[in-house]
Amino acid sequence: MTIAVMGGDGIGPEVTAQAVKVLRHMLPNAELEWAPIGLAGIEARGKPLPDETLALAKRADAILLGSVGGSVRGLDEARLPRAERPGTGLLDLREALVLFANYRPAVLYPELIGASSLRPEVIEGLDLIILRELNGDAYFGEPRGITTTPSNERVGINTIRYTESEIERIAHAAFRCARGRRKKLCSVDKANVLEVMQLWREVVTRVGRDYPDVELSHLFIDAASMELVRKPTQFDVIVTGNMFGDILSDAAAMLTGSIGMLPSASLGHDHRGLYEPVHGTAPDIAGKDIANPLAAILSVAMMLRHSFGLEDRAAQVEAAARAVLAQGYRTADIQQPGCRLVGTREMGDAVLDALRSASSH
Ligand SMILES: NC(=O)C1=CN([C@@H]2O[C@H](COP(=O)(O)OP(=O)(O)OC[C@H]3O[C@@H](n4cnc5c(N)ncnc54)[C@H](O)[C@@H]3O)[C@@H](O)[C@H]2O)C=CC1
Ligand SMILES: CC(C)CC(=O)C(=O)O
Ligand SMILES: [Mg+2]
Repeated sequence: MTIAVMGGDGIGPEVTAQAVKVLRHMLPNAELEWAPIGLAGIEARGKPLPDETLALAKRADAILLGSVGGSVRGLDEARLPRAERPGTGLLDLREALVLFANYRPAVLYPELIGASSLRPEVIEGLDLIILRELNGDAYFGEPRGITTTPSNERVGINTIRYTESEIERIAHAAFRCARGRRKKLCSVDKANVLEVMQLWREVVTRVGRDYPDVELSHLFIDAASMELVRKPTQFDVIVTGNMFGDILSDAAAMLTGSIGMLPSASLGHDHRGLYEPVHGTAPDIAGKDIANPLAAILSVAMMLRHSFGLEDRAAQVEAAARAVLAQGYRTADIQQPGCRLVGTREMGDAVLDALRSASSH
């Protein structure tokens, strides 16, 4: 099997290197192939998703990705045209491989209960998945761009767009996901204001008739944000659009202690998925060996589970992550009094040691 490794930018390569150690341990016969994406793609090949990188992604059995982003030749990415932005490499990859379902589990490891931004009694037992639609919404909808009105005023446009079939496929994925868990699905939209979200709610409700064993509820995005921090343990699976999912999952990350704890899996119609931490390139801490690699390592667990059907090995990686937390290892983002502060590499080594000692028992 071939696994594409795309470290990307900032802390991406740092955390990916730790995930690769774990991957090699769990799948010693896998062939790993590296390719640049994002700013690294621009610097190596002149564009954020080089042709060779896309070709590798298409023939690989799975992709492990770090994160992409950063200023390009000193220019702020937020001011560059879409085609020149590092992040476009990732958007294009998700689109080209039709990876429409982005699973973002937010699980509170009991050892980190004191690292969460919320009180222990509010987050105890937290175990939810945000299922973010990944191929539509304002991130892809046309028309888009910055143009000039007839009265010579500049206008910025993006279009929130979802077809019925796009909503149907993510809804089916969400119901199936909930069916394998606690059978509760909350669909998050803004149907009280946006027509596209009226369609979203209607289609999700209709698809729900095929899953009578799953309890379906609906929340508007503003209220959902409130509920996520008021009583997060009420949620099992949350399904939502691309932009709301992007935002809600960063908020959910803080419930678990740090965004450095949140892995993700992006899947399409087959098992060939893209696995990446939810966080970005963290320029404020890049190059210092202090980023938390657990989100990247836990993304390897998701790869073992979803692309290769290796549930046991996935659980071993998750248990190893839990073991190092129980042993008191902490990167700076989850540091707590009395714990042992470690860097990125040391945390990766600790997980590897935990895996080795578990397999020798
Ligand atoms: N999937 C991706 O590749 C993503 C890329 N980005 C890009 O990343 C760049 C920075 O974006 P931000 O909004 O600052 O988001 P970010 O997720 O990179 O960082 C937000 C905060 O979380 C911290 N953080 C992130 N990951 C961490 C880790 N593993 N360990 C410890 N602390 C961690 C950072 O230090 C920062 O304080 C931008 O270029 C953005 O476009 C942002 C989000 C996702
Ligand atoms: C390129 C962005 C959409 C990345 C991001 O924020 C994410 O995937 O969470
Ligand atoms: Mg995001």
